[in-house]
Amino acid sequence: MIKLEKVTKQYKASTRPALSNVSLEVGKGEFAFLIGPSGSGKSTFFRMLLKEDKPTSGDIWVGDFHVNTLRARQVPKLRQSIGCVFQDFRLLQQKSVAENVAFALEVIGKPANTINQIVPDVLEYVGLGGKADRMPGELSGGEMQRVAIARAIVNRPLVLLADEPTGNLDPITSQEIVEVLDRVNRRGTTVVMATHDRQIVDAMRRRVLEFDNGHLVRDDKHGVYGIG
Ligand SMILES: Nc1ncnc2c1ncn2[C@@H]1O[C@H](COP(=O)(O)OP(=O)(O)OP(=O)(O)O)[C@@H](O)[C@H]1O
Repeated sequence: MIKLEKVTKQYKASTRPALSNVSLEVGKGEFAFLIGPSGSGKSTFFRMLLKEDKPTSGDIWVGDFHVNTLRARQVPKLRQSIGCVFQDFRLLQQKSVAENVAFALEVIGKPANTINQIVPDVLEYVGLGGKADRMPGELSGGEMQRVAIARAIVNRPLVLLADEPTGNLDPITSQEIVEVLDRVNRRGTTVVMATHDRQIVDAMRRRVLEFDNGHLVRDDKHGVYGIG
């Protein structure tokens, strides 16, 4: 589903590559944690998958998209097949819970009657049944992240990228959010989650990809966060 072959990203402003000769594959339906210290290349990896930035060398595939040779007019299609969740939720503050999720479908031209059918289902799925009319300011952090996940999956993407989705949440809420991501994964969506949360990685025992200084230094099938 995701494949990198000898990908290097050298930013002009930087002395060392943000990604250095990285080759990896994440299969359809896999759940992988992406770990590594700050600045090790995790966000750069996500940006490459979304074609928000291009590699200096190497090849990238997401599903059937050969990302690095993709034409500009196909980039929206690539991005529609990748759901994204972030540490800071990024909800539209002036829209209700349901409107935030609906908006993701409106921008890709889904008809109103389809939207009205799908949105309540996906809210129920992430545990927000009954909260459709709340505004983001009336939600807890965990609830905001559930809205963000609903918005990211409502279009049934092939891949869900989560960049430190529990970074602003307490341990119990973090665990609940990971359970939602796990459920999304079990439904067939490939999930890659960048995290610094040792507890979660150790509890889940899923694939662990570790970056250090732009290098892929570890790839464990049922990994833990690491020693020390
Ligand atoms: N636009 C840019 N221009 C120059 N250097 C950059 C740019 N973006 C990232 N870098 C550098 O690339 C390296 C990797 O950064 P990246 O943001 O991918 O790390 P990260 O693992 O996501 O870190 P964090 O855990 O803090 O989010 C860092 O040395 C960073 O300074």
